[in-house]
Amino acid sequence: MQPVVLVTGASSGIGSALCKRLLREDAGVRLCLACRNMQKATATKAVLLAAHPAAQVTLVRLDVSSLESVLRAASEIQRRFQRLDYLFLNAGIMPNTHVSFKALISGLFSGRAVHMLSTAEGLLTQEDCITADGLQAVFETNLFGHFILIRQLEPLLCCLEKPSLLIWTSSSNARKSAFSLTDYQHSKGKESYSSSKYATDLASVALNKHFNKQGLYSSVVCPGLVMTNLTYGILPSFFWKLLMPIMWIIRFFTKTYTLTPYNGAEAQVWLFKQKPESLDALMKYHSCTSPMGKNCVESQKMDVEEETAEIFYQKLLELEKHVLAKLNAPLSPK
Ligand SMILES: NC(=O)C1=CN([C@@H]2O[C@H](COP(=O)(O)OP(=O)(O)OC[C@H]3O[C@@H](n4cnc5c(N)ncnc54)[C@H](OP(=O)(O)O)[C@@H]3O)[C@@H](O)[C@H]2O)C=CC1
Ligand SMILES: CC(C)CCC[C@@H](C)[C@H]1CC[C@H]2C3=C(CC[C@]12C)[C@@]1(C)CCC(=O)[C@@H](C)[C@@H]1CC3
Repeated sequence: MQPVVLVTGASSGIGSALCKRLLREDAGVRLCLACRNMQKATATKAVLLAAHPAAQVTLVRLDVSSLESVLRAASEIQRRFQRLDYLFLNAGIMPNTHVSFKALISGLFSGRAVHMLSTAEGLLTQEDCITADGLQAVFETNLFGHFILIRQLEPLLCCLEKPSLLIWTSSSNARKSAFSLTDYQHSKGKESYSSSKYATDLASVALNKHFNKQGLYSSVVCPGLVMTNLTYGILPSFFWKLLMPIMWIIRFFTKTYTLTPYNGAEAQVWLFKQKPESLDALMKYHSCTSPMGKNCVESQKMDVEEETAEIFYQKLLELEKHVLAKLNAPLSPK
């Protein structure tokens, strides 16, 4: 039986490159692109089919920042498929981002310049907003909408005979100090992106603890710095044009400047080829690119305590109960 693969945020950037690469790995995969914008999704599907005319590619409308949309998409997916082998939790936002040029300039002359340029530590702040569900938008999009999707799709994901794998797109911008268990939606701070990506790392660790015995595994990837709509949104386009040659030079100092969506998807494609049971729950898998453009995957231990991951998981379950009750929806599908 050909594997069924669902990719959220497949309409552009890393998600779209991932879909192309998955079909190149195995033209038989049954790909489902879960996207909020059906026009963009249809265009991506057409590109995929142009390269692989016999491929099985379907679309499902999914806006991870709307719980109603997540519930609707989950029941549609359950109607179409009997199981899911890989679920790529890739959709994400980094809205209204400001760069601290003061921190950038002083960082460039410090001993931590390479670290700063690969993690953006101390460089970025975001203005977040509230969704129609009453949640912080970055938290709901990057983490919670995906968490509800997983919970709703449990019957398709949990099978002892054939394990399934969740693959979260995290970031090297994920930072413990940006995250707080008492304000896990990051309503009070200005680093909602860092916080949400640290939250995905915690969620992945806790999901492994709770679901491995049911045949469901979870992993985290870091694509590196990739030029996509998300990054182009940080600075005006003429700035990026000026910076591009410098970015290629930075590649001589760090492997994390993967720059193209194709390169950024390296770790996701690598995980697709691994046995879920063989992966380490506490590792993060990084896409890396050499100055000459050669790709590889490197693993690094996450800065996560299992106890914190468990407390956070319990908070997510509480929030799930609360929001589903508000929507009059059952906790898990029949
Ligand atoms: N670019 C980078 O340097 C890095 C990116 N990442 C992560 O990679 C992931 C992909 O981002 P990237 O490819 O760079 O950026 P893009 O903006 O190109 O892609 C983001 C994707 O997520 C989708 N999306 C956004 N919000 C929602 C929503 N509410 N519901 C459904 N889909 C949504 C977008 O849809 P639409 O096309 O409709 O806008 C798009 O397909 C994100 O999680 C990002 O945080 C991590 C590290 C580095
Ligand atoms: C001299 C430099 C080329 C100037 C670029 C300054 C900044 C705009 C970039 C420096 C580090 C970059 C970075 C990201 C965005 C652009 C920078 C802040 C990310 C935050 C993009 C999204 C991610 O998830 C991270 C992994 C990136 C980390 C590095």
